[in-house]
Amino acid sequence: MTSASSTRPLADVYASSLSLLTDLYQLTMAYGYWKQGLQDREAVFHLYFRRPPFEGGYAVCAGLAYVADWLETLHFTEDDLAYLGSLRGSKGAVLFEPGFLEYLRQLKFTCDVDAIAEGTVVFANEPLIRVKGPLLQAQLLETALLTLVNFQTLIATKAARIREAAGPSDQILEFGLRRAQGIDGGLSASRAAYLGGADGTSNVLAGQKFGIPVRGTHAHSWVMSFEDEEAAFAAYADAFPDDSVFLVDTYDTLEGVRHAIAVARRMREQGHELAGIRLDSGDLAYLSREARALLNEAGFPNTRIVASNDLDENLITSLKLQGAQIDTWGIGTKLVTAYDQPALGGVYKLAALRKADDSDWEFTIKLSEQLAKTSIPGILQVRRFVSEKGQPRADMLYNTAAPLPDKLEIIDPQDITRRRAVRANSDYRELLEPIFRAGQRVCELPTLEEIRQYAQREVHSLDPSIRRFLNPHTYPVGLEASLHHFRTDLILEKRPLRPA
Ligand SMILES: Nc1ncnc2c1ncn2[C@@H]1O[C@H](COP(=O)(O)OP(=O)(O)OP(=O)(O)O)[C@@H](O)[C@H]1O
Ligand SMILES: O=P(O)(O)OC[C@H]1O[C@H](OP(=O)(O)OP(=O)(O)O)[C@H](O)[C@@H]1O
Ligand SMILES: O=C(O)c1cccnc1
Repeated sequence: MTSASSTRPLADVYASSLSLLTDLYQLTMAYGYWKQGLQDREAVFHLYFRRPPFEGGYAVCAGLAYVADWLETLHFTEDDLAYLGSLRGSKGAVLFEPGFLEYLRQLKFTCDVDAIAEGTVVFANEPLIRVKGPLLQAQLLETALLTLVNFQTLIATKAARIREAAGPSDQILEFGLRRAQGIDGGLSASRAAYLGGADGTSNVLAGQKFGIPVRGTHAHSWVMSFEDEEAAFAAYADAFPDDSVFLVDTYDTLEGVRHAIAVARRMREQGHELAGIRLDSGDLAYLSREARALLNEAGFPNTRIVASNDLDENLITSLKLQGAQIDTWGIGTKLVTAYDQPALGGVYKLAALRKADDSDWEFTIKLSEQLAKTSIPGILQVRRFVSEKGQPRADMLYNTAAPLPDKLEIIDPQDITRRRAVRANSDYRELLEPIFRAGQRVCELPTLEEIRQYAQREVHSLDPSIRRFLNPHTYPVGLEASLHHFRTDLILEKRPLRPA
């Protein structure tokens, strides 16, 4: 497996069963449901986040390819079952009885799963994934789905912000593996960074597994391994005459640029062009302007200037304002660790249960002292209304299990005074699409390259006021009015009237 078209990213990387990639409580609840005979009661869960990351106005949805792969390969191997059978509670009693292990051995995934396509811009409270199926199974998925979606969505969003700052024509190279949070923190970050807007990665395993273009320069140690800097550059050019980017700041940056130019002249005599130089310390605005002037004067206007050193979208914005002459951004730590917000707080909440007599749905709600944390009941769909030019205007969450009124009104769940009437005949698209039906994959997922291009179109379709970093405009996401009223009634029903 070597290409970006892989639809088995998890199995390709880890090879074995990942069914135990979960919190213990999913399995203890599963056991409890099984003991109570509740395992097959039909349930609906939604996966969503409550606030876009980085105090931004949007997120770029990512991780679905991993989710689909995880679900498709979900089964308990003999090793998994032996391990579960060995688990003991605090008093030494066996946690899971043999009958339950046998149940897990026979378990076949039979849920319906709908999801928003990777690369789509998404907002708070919107289900990115909806799972409908037997309670035991649907519950069992929670942790894996969250870990797979939260991280990649976070990193794809960070990459989209970095792309926003760098502009459409600069190159963005992801250099994060050395500072990433472990192996998968590096590998899935490289995937998500590319999906969100990076052009390449230094992570060779990510190149092999996902087909991401691999790129790089050289380290200071290369320069330090030679008698002098010019000799080091010449030796590198000898190895890679058409792909040399010299790191010029080991001793003195502008002297380094002069040494690079001297070697570039000799390369040109041999019919080769110096691809670029890299700045990795000092005042990147000043040094890049000086370097550009030196390169241009020497006849190397096409030699690229790469910058690295703790960069992120804010520094890139600042450097551009300072007139920096940088056309390639090498970004590591702050991209792959999502430095300023290291986790997306996506959650997975039960929203509907089939009534005990199997007749109809009973909608469920999790209350909270904070309205923002109170869940949304229903079997939800997200309808995105778009302008004639395809620009998103507002998103409406509605309950597919209830009839939609003719006149649609959207109410902000945080502020019921913020309402919008939907114009008749507005164009829209439904964001949640079928991925599994009765446990079977019913769609082909796009390649990583296709997702990346789609993500760029998605981000660009947003108004700049939503894309900006500082105090972005809040994109309107609301509940369809009858869902809002139903939810309010349910909150009132569940919340006891306290004595004053
Ligand atoms: N013109 C600039 N405006 C704002 N920040 C800058 C500018 N130039 C560089 N920076 C940032 O300032 C921070 C400090 O850079 P500087 O090179 O002084 O220190 P350093 O990281 O300790 O260097 P070294 O890599 O040599 O240890 C880095 O995050 C760098 O990206
Ligand atoms: O700064 P980041 O965005 O994480 O980008 C990756 C960094 O990794 C490399 O150096 P490293 O940090 O290992 O050493 P250095 O600081 O001495 O250059 C490279 O030179 C970059 O500076
Ligand atoms: O190729 C590079 O220049 C590179 C790779 C990883 C980290 N920093 C820089």
